[in-house]
Amino acid sequence: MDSSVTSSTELTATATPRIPNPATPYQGDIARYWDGEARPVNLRLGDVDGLYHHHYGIGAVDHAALGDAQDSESEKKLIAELHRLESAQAEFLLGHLGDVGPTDTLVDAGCGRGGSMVMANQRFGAKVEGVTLSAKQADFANNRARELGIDDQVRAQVCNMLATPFETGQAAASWNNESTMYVDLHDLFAEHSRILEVGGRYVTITGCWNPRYGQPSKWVSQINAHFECNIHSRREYLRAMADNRLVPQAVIDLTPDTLPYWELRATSSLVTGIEEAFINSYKDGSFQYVLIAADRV
Ligand SMILES: C[S@@+](CC[C@H](N)C(=O)[O-])C[C@H]1O[C@@H](n2cnc3c(N)ncnc32)[C@H](O)[C@@H]1O
Ligand SMILES: CC(C)=CCC/C(C)=C/COP(=O)(O)OP(=O)(O)O
Ligand SMILES: [Mg+2]
Repeated sequence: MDSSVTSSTELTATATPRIPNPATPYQGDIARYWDGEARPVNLRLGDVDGLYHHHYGIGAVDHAALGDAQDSESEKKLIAELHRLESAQAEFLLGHLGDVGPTDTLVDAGCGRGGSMVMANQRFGAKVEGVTLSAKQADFANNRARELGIDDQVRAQVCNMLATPFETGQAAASWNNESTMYVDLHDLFAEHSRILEVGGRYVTITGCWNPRYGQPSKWVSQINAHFECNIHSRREYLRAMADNRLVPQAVIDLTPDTLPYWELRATSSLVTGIEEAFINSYKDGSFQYVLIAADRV
């Protein structure tokens, strides 16, 4: 037997399974990506109040909160303001989940470090189940829940959102916050439709390419390459929902509301290099930031 083959097999068999059975090689890549992610723009914003987000912000910039003076406090104020806008985005999503009560179960598909899950629990008192491909993110979210004393109500699991362990009809509401661009939308909405009770609510906030532009622009392609994702068109969302018993109740174009966040972020020391692609694609109309809320019928 070729010894190089033997040693490579042994290594695989004995290594700690950081990515338990990814459904596809792509999902293995995405799990590794998020296991290794530690960008200051995410950690330093999360440190402001312990809510760690991996999504972007909406709403007007509070220039009074930023202050005029360029001093040692300026960067701190800028970080707090960017974080406030990201939390405002999550509140806006949660505000479209409908009538949720403490006896309900909610599902966060692609939960990241769990900031939206904590906010949902604080807002509704409901049980919140999250799934992510990344073991590091799930550990992080579960540690935060433990620190907050809500680990009996908020839990993250390492799991593929296209094949979750949840029971049919178990969820009163479910959402994707900037996590739909990693999966096939028909497969995704089939799974949400399965786990949602009839009359339940599904909400996503996402970036999508605009069919009116024609095809994905070079900026959209740049965002895909930057995050190893695959941004869908607005048309694909509506079609895949219709095919899976999800009837849109609201489609809100948040593009004008997210631009101030990006323009502020572009002035910060925490820039990552992707700011120009978001700003240019939002401005040339090729890319849109949208909320879609749908009823499971
Ligand atoms: C941009 S982050 C968003 C995190 C979170 N929703 C938030 O708003 O902070 C994308 C997330 O999607 C997750 N994800 C991507 N593909 C997934 C899949 N097939 N199953 C579960 N999670 C997935 C990643 O692990 C990551 O947590
Ligand atoms: C709207 C689109 C297309 C989103 C792509 C998904 C994504 C990576 C979101 C933000 O994550 P992050 O908070 O980790 O990114 P960043 O480090 O840029 O803040
Ligand atoms: Mg971020």
